[in-house]
Amino acid sequence: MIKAIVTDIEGTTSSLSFVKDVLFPYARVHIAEFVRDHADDPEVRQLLRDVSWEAGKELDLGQTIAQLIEWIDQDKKITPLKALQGLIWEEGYRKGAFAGHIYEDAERNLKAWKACGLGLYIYSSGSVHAQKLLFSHTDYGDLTPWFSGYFDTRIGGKREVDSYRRIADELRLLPESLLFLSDIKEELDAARQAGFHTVWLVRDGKPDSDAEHRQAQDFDQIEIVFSNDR
Ligand SMILES: CSCCC(=O)C(=O)COP(=O)(O)O
Ligand SMILES: [Mg+2]
Repeated sequence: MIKAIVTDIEGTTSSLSFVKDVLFPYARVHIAEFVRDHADDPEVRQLLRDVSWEAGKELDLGQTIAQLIEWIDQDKKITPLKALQGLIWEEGYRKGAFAGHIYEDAERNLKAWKACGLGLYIYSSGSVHAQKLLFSHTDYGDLTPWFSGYFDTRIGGKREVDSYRRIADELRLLPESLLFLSDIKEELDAARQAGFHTVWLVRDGKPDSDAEHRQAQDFDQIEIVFSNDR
């Protein structure tokens, strides 16, 4: 049945606390300096224009920085913010300020699933650049060779059904041969409406007996029904 797995990061492969207490504060502390230092780099210049566009009004540099900090505080999944965060985290990983957190059960099962021939993909609100940084700087080493592709909010929001349809189209796989893993019910609802199989990671809580999605407290509890023709 299942040919490939698409997984979320925060709360799924990696701890909520790593993202909320390490990555986000690091970006918040460094964003003003980063934006001022790189405002003339073509990539950053375009992202700053995109911030104005998302805000719906022309912003000067100071207003842009204030807007970005407000979005960080509200945990907004706005594409130019996520792209800028990735660029800032790059420096943090390079300096050894932190390593990408991956749960041990996630590392072990992703490795096993890859060895069984399953395709592995990431879908996170963090930019593709940020995703690759996280998986290439883990305590287990560089895990990026296990992944065949990455998706971020450029394909659409994680609570939108069309995003999952687009992912299936890009992978040239039927939705019913794809399994989506996440800790967020609304993301799982959207994936399931697109035809994906779903597993809800409930790492900190008790499984909910009324939930419509299969649930797992860690990756060891995820059962995969393999396709014969992969
Ligand atoms: C790529 S790690 C940072 C994750 C992030 O920025 C974020 O907003 C969490 O999003 P997710 O979709 O992984 O829950
Ligand atoms: Mg998540």
